[in-house]
Amino acid sequence: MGTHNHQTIQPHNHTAMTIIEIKELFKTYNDSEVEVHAVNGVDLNIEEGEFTAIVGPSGSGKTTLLNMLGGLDQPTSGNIRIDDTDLGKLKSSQLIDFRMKNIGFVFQSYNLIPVLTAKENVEFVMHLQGRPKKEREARTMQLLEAVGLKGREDSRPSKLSGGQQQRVAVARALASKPKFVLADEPTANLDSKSTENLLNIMEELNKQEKITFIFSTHDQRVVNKAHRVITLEDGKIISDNRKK
Ligand SMILES: Nc1ncnc2c1ncn2[C@@H]1O[C@H](COP(=O)(O)OP(=O)(O)OP(=O)(O)O)[C@@H](O)[C@H]1O
Repeated sequence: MGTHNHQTIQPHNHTAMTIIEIKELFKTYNDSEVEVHAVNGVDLNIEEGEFTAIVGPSGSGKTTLLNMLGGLDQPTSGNIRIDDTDLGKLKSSQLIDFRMKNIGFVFQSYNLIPVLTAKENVEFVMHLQGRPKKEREARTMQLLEAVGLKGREDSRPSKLSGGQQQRVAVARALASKPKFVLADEPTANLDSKSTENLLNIMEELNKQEKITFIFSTHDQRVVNKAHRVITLEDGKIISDNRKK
């Protein structure tokens, strides 16, 4: 005690900006005779550029939390603020628009549109947003290259491996330069080589483009890569550790 450490101001994250603020969040299901408190009083801030894994046993509320964060599901009570926007205050049409502009999604089952090529899948949201063709194409090619799929732009999902499809999904999630990406069990269907590959790509995008990633996962390899690990149990945060 009393060494030079004593009064040192922690440099950690001193320039980081909070982009997500979750306050007293609850989600209760009443479908059956028993009430299920899927998310049971969560307070959480996510800072720009974080690479966070949310872990916990099956049924601990990971997907429910992610879905509320992505505006795919309504909280029973509580508050989610993304930058200056209170999600709960948006009308449904505004929410759709907000989601498209600000949040990228990666799902366990890739969810690509089967009749569209890799390139068309990545371009799709930009198309809906009415972005100019030149801009769409440039961004798409840049992203497909970043995820190691240069040369496969015109392949349909059925011609790609699971790992390649998930890389298209990551490129798609980033297409409209979202504030953050939510990835629900992104490696659940991938072998270890594809998992490693995907994680390296996401880590690189996190570093280079400062993309904030939030994963829900059971996968130890994802946990090992994450810079922050949040553990849920029975809908509550029981630990929250930053590694780097
Ligand atoms: N639509 C629903 N209706 C009723 N209960 C639900 C519904 N969705 C989730 N639950 C319940 O909420 C709790 C949390 O589920 P959730 O899917 O969020 O957990 P999870 O941690 O993502 O689980 P897993 O790791 O298995 O995906 C569980 O008890 C689940 O049964």
